[in-house]
Amino acid sequence: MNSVSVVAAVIKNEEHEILCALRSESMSLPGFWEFPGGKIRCEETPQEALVREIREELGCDIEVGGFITQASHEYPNALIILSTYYASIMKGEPVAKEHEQIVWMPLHKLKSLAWAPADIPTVTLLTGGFIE
Ligand SMILES: Nc1nc2c([nH]c(=O)n2[C@H]2C[C@H](O)[C@@H](COP(=O)(O)OP(=O)(O)OP(=O)(O)O)O2)c(=O)[nH]1
Repeated sequence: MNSVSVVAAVIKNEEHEILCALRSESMSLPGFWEFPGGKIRCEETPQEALVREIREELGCDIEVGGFITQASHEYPNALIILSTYYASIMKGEPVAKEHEQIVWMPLHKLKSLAWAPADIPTVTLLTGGFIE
């Protein structure tokens, strides 16, 4: 099985809400929520990939902060290795260019969404109070 390295951003606003993105019918895993991001190209660092993906998907510029966690999940067609990082918006307002919708969610409501399986460890860490 091929393994794919993916990077995703936990973007917080001033109200401490987190930006959550719903995968659309034209994407794999439609109907699942994720942290925005995408596949890391071979010439990129995870941080560079994240800046590029967020520009493409949300049309805004971010600054990448600290690493949160890495989790692997075996989907039917690939092993996804997902690394998550904190990020803040430096320029622009996020707009759903590829996703079905994006929402700002308070931490205590994150668990009410149907997350892509690889995202569950990040959601657990964020909502367990281990990292703020
Ligand atoms: N971006 C992102 N992908 C995730 C997350 N969790 C998770 O399982 N995935 C999976 C879904 C996809 O199988 C894969 C990422 O693919 P993608 O379609 O978002 O990446 P991409 O934009 O670079 O892909 P492509 O369409 O250009 O090939 O990782 C997540 O939180 N964020």
